[in-house]
Amino acid sequence: MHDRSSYLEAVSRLRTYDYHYHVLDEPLVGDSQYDDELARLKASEKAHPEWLVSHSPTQTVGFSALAQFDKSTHHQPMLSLDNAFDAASLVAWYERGLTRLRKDHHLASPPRINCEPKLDGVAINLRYEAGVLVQAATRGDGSTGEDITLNAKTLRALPHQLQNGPWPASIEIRGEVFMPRKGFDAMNRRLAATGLKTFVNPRNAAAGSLRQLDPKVTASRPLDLYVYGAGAVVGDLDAATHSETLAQFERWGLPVNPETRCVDSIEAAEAYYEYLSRRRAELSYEIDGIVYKVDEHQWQRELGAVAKSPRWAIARKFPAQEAATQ
Ligand SMILES: Cc1c[n+]2nc(N)[nH]c2nc1OC(C)C
Repeated sequence: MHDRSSYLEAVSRLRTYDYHYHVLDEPLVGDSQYDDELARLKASEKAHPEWLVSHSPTQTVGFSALAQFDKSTHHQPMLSLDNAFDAASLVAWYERGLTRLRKDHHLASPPRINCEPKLDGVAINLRYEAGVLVQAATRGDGSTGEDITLNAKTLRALPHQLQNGPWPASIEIRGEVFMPRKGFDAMNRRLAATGLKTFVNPRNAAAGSLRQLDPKVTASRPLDLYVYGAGAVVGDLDAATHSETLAQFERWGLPVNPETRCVDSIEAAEAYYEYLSRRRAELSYEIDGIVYKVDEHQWQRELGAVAKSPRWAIARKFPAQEAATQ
């Protein structure tokens, strides 16, 4: 660098590289070019200490993100799912629910089960008021997430205005943002071709892309969305079952996964598992399982959520004793 102004230009250029790399997660240059330019900057500052400015990248330790997302509190907490890793556990889950319901009801027919692919993406909470998308947030800790409304609005699958009313005055709609395999591979090829860091898997790519501080970067990423349930509803969601709710979502213009099925027995639910595990490799997106839900809202309400168990009490269990003498 032969004069101070070209030194100051280099400082500004490196700070721009830093912002794109650390904040936008969208590097502008490869690591080797960045290292060369930083080395030249250090050499200039050594040769001309009187040029040094405090905002030079050589003077800043680490890199704090310039801005954060606002926080957004869900009007109804976003629950997480218990896992079943084999058929017996799935049947046990269903039997437990049947036993509980049979305590207070004569069940004319067993509760129907809605079966959905569990997408390997990022959960999102959408809030529509008077049919207009007013907020989108990540799951966060289940109660409070990050407000990523501007980023969510770049999702081509997401309507900003619901169609075919009526709809409740306010409704939270939950779904999964994901990156289809083909889009993921193409994006990684582009990043690798410019010597930039690639993503390990579509889930990380979806999370990183949805949580960009610059919505333009999110818009450039091949993200997609399926919705799968409702949170807080103000007004009337006239649907007695989950499958009716999903049909309603589709009528309103929201994307619902076409592999969703409602079945009449736990055996049919198990058959669905076999069916989808065979189809898994053909799907254009990654799934990490199936979500089974009791379909009738009345039974969902009665079964409730175990998360409501008291936080202030705990049972410390003795190891199971050897089965009593038969
Ligand atoms: C956490 C979650 C994830 N998923 N994914 C689907 N398809 N449905 C679904 N439901 C969830 O939670 C509700 C059962 C509350």
